[in-house]
Amino acid sequence: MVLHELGAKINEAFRKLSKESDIDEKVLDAILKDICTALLTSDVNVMRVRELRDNVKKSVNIEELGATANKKRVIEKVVFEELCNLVDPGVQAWQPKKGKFNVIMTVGLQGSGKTTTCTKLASFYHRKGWKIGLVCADTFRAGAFDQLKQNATKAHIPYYGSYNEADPVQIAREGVEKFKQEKFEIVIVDTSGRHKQESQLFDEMTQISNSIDPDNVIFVMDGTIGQSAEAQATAFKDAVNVGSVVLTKMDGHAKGGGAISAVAATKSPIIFIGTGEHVHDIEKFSARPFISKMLGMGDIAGLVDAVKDLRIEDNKDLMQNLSKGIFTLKDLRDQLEMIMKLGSLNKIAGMIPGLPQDALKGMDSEAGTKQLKQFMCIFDSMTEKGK
Ligand SMILES: Nc1nc2c(ncn2[C@@H]2O[C@H](COP(=O)(O)OP(=O)(O)OP(=O)(O)O)[C@@H](O)[C@H]2O)c(=O)[nH]1
Repeated sequence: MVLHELGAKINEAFRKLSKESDIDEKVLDAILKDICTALLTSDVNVMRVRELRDNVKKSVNIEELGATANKKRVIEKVVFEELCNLVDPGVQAWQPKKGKFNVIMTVGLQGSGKTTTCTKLASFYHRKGWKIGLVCADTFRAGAFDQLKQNATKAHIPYYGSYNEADPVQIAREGVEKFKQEKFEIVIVDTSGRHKQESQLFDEMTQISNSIDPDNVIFVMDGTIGQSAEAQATAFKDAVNVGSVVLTKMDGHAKGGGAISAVAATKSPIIFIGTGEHVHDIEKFSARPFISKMLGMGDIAGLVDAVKDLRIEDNKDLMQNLSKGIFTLKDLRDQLEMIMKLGSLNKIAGMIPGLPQDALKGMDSEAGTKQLKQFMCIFDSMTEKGK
């Protein structure tokens, strides 16, 4: 799970509180020291950590609380709120609008995960019932169009790109126009990256942005870059009108706290985090459920949302069988396929409240997924042979 180690360390600090018979200023300072050390180890910016510490100290007045108050609960609640503030810039995230043609453009450094994220986002909105298309305006990296084409085909998403046209502005314009004419609801334009923040990249981004006039510019940032996240996010925000952020490669990365907290400081909300290379390895981001999951408190609303996306009711055969009390081997296969669409077992487990952190740590979700895939292959080969 994302930042699992950080969550475990904060929980450990909370556990120490439970062992204290009398919580005084000294105990509070010791707990805060543990929490701040954990945040710094996860690469959270030192200024943000200091702010968090000062805010908790301001909000919790041990002497005023009196002897009868549940001081542990008060401290936990204040720390929880401050952790939420750390990752929440307090800005409403952009949402696509129904009945309108919504244009999204992605920007970011080379290898940050833009192309992968474009398909993940397209697949996410596709599952929610939006008519969505992808445009590859990356003419800088050879093979970029092939990569997008391959990903889009796998995810059943219509795409546009060109092997001949060298001008990314032209391709972006043509792609957006094509999907607009075809009455699509959302189009996502993938742009090229460079290995560092340089004027050529920013010029190209500005030209594309001016040409297609996106409703939302998404900055895709590699979540493993730690403390340098703030400078990078600010540079992109200053160059184009970045509206939101997607952090990639957050799959269990211990240093992810840097990107998460630094991005919030740039006042662009994180809307999704990438948690793997697979198309379904993307999680909607909002501060409270994220912190709640990190601390092992689960995210029931997120779990309900993910199950809703599976559209179980669309599988007419399964629904009919279930209503008659029949459950065939094919029904089992269909159900397992649906479970796999929810993402890794770790991700699902993280949404269940109260699951011990250790249980998540021991879970080999790769092996579990492999076994499910093997079962489906065996089943498919059996049915192909008419057995
Ligand atoms: N583990 C993990 N890997 C990811 C994630 N997102 C992307 N990647 C991997 O990161 C690598 C780079 O991803 P791309 O999507 O090609 O990056 P890009 O930003 O489009 O690259 P350029 O087009 O060269 O700028 C690929 O190997 C992806 O599979 C993620 O959330 N987790």
